[in-house]
Amino acid sequence: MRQMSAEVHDWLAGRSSSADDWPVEALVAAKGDASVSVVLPAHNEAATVGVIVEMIRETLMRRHSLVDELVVVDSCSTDATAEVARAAGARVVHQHEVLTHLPTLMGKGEALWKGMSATSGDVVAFIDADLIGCPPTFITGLLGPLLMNPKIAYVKGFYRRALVHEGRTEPDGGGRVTELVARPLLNLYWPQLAGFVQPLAGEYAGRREVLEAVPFVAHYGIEIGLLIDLLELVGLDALAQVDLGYRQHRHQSNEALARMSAQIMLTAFTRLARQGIGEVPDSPLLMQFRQSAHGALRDVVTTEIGVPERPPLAKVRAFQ
Ligand SMILES: O=c1ccn([C@@H]2O[C@H](COP(=O)(O)OP(=O)(O)O[C@H]3O[C@H](CO)[C@@H](O)[C@H](O)[C@H]3O)[C@@H](O)[C@H]2O)c(=O)[nH]1
Ligand SMILES: O=C(O)[C@H](O)COP(=O)(O)O
Repeated sequence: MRQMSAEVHDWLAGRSSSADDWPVEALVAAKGDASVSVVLPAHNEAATVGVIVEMIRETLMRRHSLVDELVVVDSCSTDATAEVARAAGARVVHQHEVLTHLPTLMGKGEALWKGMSATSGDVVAFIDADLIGCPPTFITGLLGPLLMNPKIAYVKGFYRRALVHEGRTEPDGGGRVTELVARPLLNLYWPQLAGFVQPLAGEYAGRREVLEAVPFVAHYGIEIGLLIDLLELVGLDALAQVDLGYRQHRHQSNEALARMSAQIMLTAFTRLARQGIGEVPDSPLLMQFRQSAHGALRDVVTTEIGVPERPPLAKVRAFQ
């Protein structure tokens, strides 16, 4: 049987760690003059964002002085996300109120890019705001390799992830897009990245100078786009992953996940096209079917799948 490549084997051994390997006291001591920003992208996350903000404020800012800046990017929410986040102690910026001279874009990647632009820490950590339970180790784990090893530029979280459906929990059933789309794509075309346990994890951190040097895909292609572009920019040895334990979040419907999958595929195809492999379809449509209220006929839902992207933030700053 063919085994994994020696490069991936060595990377897994040398660049995977556990959050417990990075005690907060050691990180505070290693941090020195560096500053750390945490950015939470949030679209309608009033139910979960407050608890995450309170934990970061209380444990990582007040008690340990590890995090210097905490920003929630309100990504066009229609619920009380902004109010809840502010009441819990975060600075809240609205996605469309940052870099207002640029045309607006929607999506998660856009929220991250705007959040990065609205902060100044030398190290930036991104944490999804829909997490159900976020212990401090989610953040200390991500910061550990960056603060303790100057060779590391970008750290991705991984975890066990459950699928909770109709009251039933499948302990390792989560990450459907990861397993059915992202992992096969990465293994086929970027086998160097095959060692990432959760390539789509929304919890990751990086050095600002590196994050500002790559483009940000506006929508859900952001995670796969960052991995591929950072591999090219800094090489595998500067990437790491940390076991954060267990993660639970709000699940999306299969219909929504299919749109996410199409964005991820298109982001990957854009990268392949840049390497001269294949072509990217122009404004493709995703046609989906919904059971109609009138029996056998199904309602058709069409969505345009676009993956607009922001240029490296450093270029925008230089232009300004
Ligand atoms: O337009 C948007 C959409 C989402 N979000 C926020 O982004 C985070 C993750 O979004 P979510 O819809 O919960 O994504 P998941 O279904 O959890 O998707 C997984 O896979 C995505 C694609 O790689 C990643 O972006 C996610 O972080 C990862 O958890 C949450 O805080 C959202 O509120 C925004 O800020 N703006
Ligand atoms: O990361 C993923 O694969 C998608 O967000 C879907 O996750 P879920 O299957 O846990 O909802």
